[in-house]
Order: sequence, then C-alpha cells, then structure tokens
Amino acid sequence: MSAGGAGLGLGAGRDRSADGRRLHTFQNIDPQCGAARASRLPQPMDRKAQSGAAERGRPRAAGGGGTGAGICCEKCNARLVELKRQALRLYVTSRGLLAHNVTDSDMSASLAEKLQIPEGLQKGWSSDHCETCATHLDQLKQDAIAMVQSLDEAQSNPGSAPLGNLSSIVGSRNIAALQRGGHLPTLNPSSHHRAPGRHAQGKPQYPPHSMLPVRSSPSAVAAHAQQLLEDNWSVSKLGFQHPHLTQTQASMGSSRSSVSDIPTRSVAERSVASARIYPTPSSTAGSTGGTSAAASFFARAAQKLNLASKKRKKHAPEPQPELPVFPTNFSDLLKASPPAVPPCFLRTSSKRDNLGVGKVKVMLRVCPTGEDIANSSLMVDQRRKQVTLYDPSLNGVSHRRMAVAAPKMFAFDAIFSEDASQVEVCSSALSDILQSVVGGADGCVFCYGHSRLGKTYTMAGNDDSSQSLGVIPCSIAWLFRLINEQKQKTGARFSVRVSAVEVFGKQENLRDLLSEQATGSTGSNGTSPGVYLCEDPVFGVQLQNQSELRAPTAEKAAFYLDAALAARSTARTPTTEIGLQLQEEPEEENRNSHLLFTLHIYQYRIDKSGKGGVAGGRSRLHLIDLGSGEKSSGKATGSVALTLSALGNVILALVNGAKHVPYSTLQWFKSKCL
Ligand SMILES: Nc1ncnc2c1ncn2[C@@H]1O[C@H](COP(=O)(O)OP(=O)(O)OP(=O)(O)O)[C@@H](O)[C@H]1O
Repeated sequence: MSAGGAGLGLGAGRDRSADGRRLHTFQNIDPQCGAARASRLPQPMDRKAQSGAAERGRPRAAGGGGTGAGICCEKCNARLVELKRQALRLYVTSRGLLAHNVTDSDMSASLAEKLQIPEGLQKGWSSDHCETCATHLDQLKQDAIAMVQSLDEAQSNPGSAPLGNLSSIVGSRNIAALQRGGHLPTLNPSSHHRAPGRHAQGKPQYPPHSMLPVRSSPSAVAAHAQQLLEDNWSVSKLGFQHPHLTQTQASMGSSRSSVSDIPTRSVAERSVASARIYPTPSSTAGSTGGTSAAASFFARAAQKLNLASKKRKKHAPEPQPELPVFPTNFSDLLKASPPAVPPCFLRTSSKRDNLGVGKVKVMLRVCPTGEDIANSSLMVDQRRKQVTLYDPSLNGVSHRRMAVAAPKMFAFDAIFSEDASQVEVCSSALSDILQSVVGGADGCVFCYGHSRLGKTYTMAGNDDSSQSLGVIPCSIAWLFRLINEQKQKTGARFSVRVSAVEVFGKQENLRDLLSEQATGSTGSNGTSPGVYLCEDPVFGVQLQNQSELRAPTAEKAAFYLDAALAARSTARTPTTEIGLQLQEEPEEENRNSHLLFTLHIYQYRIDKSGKGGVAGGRSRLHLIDLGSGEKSSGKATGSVALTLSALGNVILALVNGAKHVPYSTLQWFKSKCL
C-alpha cells in the first residue's frame, strides 16, 4: 500500500434513491486522498447515483438522529468494531504471508470481500444494512478497511500521518504519546482530525464514520478499547511488529517470546506484563518518554477493561458457596425423612382453646443407664404418673429405715419409662406447647438432670433416623408443619428466625453460636461481646443482641441447629448407643455448657384490603439443653429459662434409679405443676 496522503478522507452520507431505497454516499472529504480511495474501495452505488445523492440531500449534521450522516446505532458501532478486528487480522495475516506482494487495491478488494457481520450481530441487520440506523454494510467495511490502511501507511511510511481513524480508536492523546515515543509518525496538525465543518474549499466536511459522534454507551466505549488492546496483542502474537515492540525488541532479545508465553493471562495482566517487558526510557537506548506513556496508557485502559468485565461478570449467576460440613446433619435428615406428625397434634388442634397455655408441665423420663432401679430410692408408678422418692440423704440405708423416713410422692404431667422412645417423649412434650407458640405465646422446653442421664440425647437426639430425633429437631419439623397448616387455614404469614447461645464455664459466659453463620466469617473463637442478659421489668431476664437468622424452611432451621451444636464448646457428637460409657467424662468446664436454642416466630396478617401485612405478634420457643456441671448445676440457667418464657414451659426431669433430680428441686417442680 502506498501512503495515501494526509488524513483519511472518507465520510459517509445517506440519501434515498429514485426508487425510494435508502442509499449511502461516500464523500471524499480530503481532496488529496479521496479520489484514490474512492477508486479502490467498493462503491455502494454507481457514480451517477452517488453524485445525484450528494446533490439531492446533504447528510444531516453530526450529532443528529440515527438517520443523520454517519451516525450509527450502538449495534452498528459494535459491528464496526468487529469488522475492524476482522480487517486487522486479515491484514496482519496477509502481510505476514505475502509481505507487500499485494497492491492496495488487491488488499482492499480482498478485505472487502472477506469482511462479514458476525452471526451474533445479525439481529436487526437486513442483508446489507442496519434496520435501526440504515447504515450500509459497505460503509462499515470501508471504515474498517480505512483503519487498516492508515495503520499500513503508518508502518510503511514514517513521513505520512493517515491517522484520522486510528486516533478515533486509540484516542488522539495517545496517538500523540505514541508519536512522541517514535512508535508512530508525526502528524501534520492541519491534515488530520479536523472538526466537522467547512474545509478549505468551502465544502462541508464530515469526519470519517468512526469519528462521528455515535450514540455510544460506556460499555461500547469499553468494547472499543478492549478491541484495541486485543488487536494489539493478537497482532503481536501473529507476527505483526507492534510499533512499540519493534523498537524494544532489539534490546530485549526474547521479549516476544515472553509476551507470547502469557497468552492465558487477562488483558490487564498482559498489559501490565507488557509494561514490564517494554524497557523504560532510562533503560532503553533510543526510547523516549513516550514509551512509558504508551505502556501506561495500555495498562490503564486494561485496568478499566478489567473493571468493566468484572461488572459484566456480576450478571452471571454466582456459584453457590459450599455449605460447611458439621458433625451432625439434622438438616438433611429433616429434608429426606421428616418425623411423622403425631396423632396427638391433630387431637389438640381440634380443641385449640384449651392448649394449656400458662402452664408449667413437668415430665419425668426414667433413663436406662444400666443402674439398678429396683434397688434405688425411686419408685415409679407410671399409670398414676407418680414417683415415690425416698429421701436421698438416706441413700444406702436399709429399705425398712427408708420406709420409716416418710417417702415423698410426686405427681407429674407425664412419666416416661426407660423403654420410652424418643418419638413418644417428643410428641407428648411438644404437642401443646407448639400449638400455643404458633398461637402467639412463648414457650420453653428444657431438660434437667444429673450428668450423663441423657439430657443432650433427649433434647438433640441423633441424626441416624427420624426415630432418634430429639426435642429440638422434632420441634423444628413440627413447628413448620403447624405453621403451614395455619397459613392455609387463616392466610396468616409467618417468618421464623433462629438464634443459639451457649452459657458456658463457671463464669456463665455467653457465646453467640451462630455468629459465624451471621457474619459468614470462620475462625473466630465464637465469643460474642454483643450477647448479654438484661432484666426486663415486664418480661424478666432477657437475652439480648444474639444473632437471629432467618429460616424459611425446616431444613434451614435444622442447618442452624447443626451449626450451633458444632460451635458449642463441648461440640460432642450425639452418641448413639444406649448406655455408652466409653466416652470419657467431659471436663467439668465442658459440662457447664448450656445450649439455648430459640425459634422466633413472627406473624403477619394480611389487612382487609389484602394489600399489606400487619404485624400479628411474636412468640418464641426456647429449647434448652442444660449442662450438668456441678459448680453451676444449671440452676441459674434453669431459672433464666423459666423467666425467659413465663408461660407454657415443659420441664423434662431426667432420673434413673440412683441419679435423680434433687429432692428440693422436685419439690420446686411440684409447686410449679398441677
Ligand atoms: N434414653 C436413652 N436412649 C439411648 N441412649 C441414651 C438415653 N439416655 C442417655 N443415653 C446415652 O447416654 C449417654 C449420655 O447421654 P447424654 O450425653 O445425652 O447425657 P447428658 O445428660 O447430656 O450428659 P452431660 O450431663 O454430660 O451433659 C449418651 O451416650 C446417650 O446416647
């Protein structure tokens, strides 16, 4: 290709032909190069029509609407970028293969033939023109070819400055930087980048298509810049001597291979790498300040592109974070085989007015721990729901003496024998209290008893099967069932939240067991300075500031149970075998761990207009697994539990033959029940 004079002389105008079709005129805006260019580029119409069109209608001023001269829609802008990319690739390939053995016109014709609107940009494109802005295919091709020509001219003739289109791609400021660095020839200021207006001969002058203001968005600009960078790098990989590289390669030796060694890096990385590979002015003989200016331009542009592509990536569906694995998996069990709703739930729901709200229920579970019940100071009458307790201080004294020492009889709301299953205990303990909690009252269930009598087993159970679930997972499953029923019956809406706090150690410190789940951070020691107890004059002792996490499903609530059990300082996996004594007795400190697992139920009712939700109250179900450390003995927490929910408590007193609830406590329980 020969140097084609100064400036790119192609503008575009459109008009209608005699038959009404929209036509495109290609106007020479530079008298020196225009004629030659017009002859070697494909013409969209014959010269007669062209001149006629030029006569009949002047293209509207730049900046006008989509049908104005040279104004293309955003899609056409993208199409142009794509065509430029194709043109550059073809140019580079043919230069590499044929090394100037082709003439300008051969090159232009061959490029024009090969350039194609890609499939992805065919929408809104009708065979040879855009349906939105009527830009013609030839016009786009012409601009793309002109860009290649300007590059070729810059390469082959350092004295020429056909940079009109190029400056629109890289920006005139950066052209200047490249020129200062000697990478592109110096431009005659009078010969390029004229502002639209009248040129010397009085004819209106329109800038080349790609210099015209287009309705471009920031993303289009980013795409444009990305194209520039990609082109630069694909060019250098294909063998085109990037002007920058040409200068520095002599001194860098293997810099080319260094660049091509990093094909998988991001554009930004590559540009930054290129900035490193290219020597700085101080290190390279003959290079000037423009070298680093150009390099830093590319690095900056690449950074912006990276940001733009990051923004684009936001729209892609984010990969779901992997859920942590906990020692227990109540969540999956509740999902796969939730415990059947016991028939007693249905019975109580038919007599909803009599839910036992306000009543403290004390139930006794006799635990099978291998102790000899027959020789103990406890006699159980299951039918009458009574136990007879001989004064524990007389333990070891003969039966006759005990009988003399006036045994005490205690009645309970229910007594479960050592053969009672988990389901039996849970359904009996939970039927009333769950109903009343869904009805808006607070409730609390906790276990009380000696160490290793099965408090954790009763409250949590294990995740082997739905038969071995304890009070907490059963509460979760059945609460959600009741809520769903209620939703269907009354249209009320519910929101369930979960909190879990541990009271641990002799000092009875408080720990938010779900803080990691709430913040998403792991590795904290779990102590939360935020959780504290406060005395409320109306509601008594209240826990404050613990994480309350939304649980839209029973599985999610059970997931938080798994997380809380794992975070508990004892962090014991629930045991599965009856009477398993192989485990070492937990340290005293560990046995002072009390778990307060709370389900918060918020109710909303739809107002009469059916538009908004009206707060319908809040209730809480506290489920407490007390520890059995002797120093704290769980009494403090026990009383907290009671004051936490003044109504509807269920106390599961655990006993066996030798280990039973202290006499005084049973007396206190008795005063609370019946
Ligand atoms: N009814 C039961 N059925 C089956 N296993 C039981 C039963 N009661 C207790 N166990 C078993 O007894 C052992 C002690 O139970 P668990 O750890 O629940 O006692 P604990 O009262 O919570 O102990 P700690 O006082 O140390 O907190 C466990 O191995 C548990 O599986």
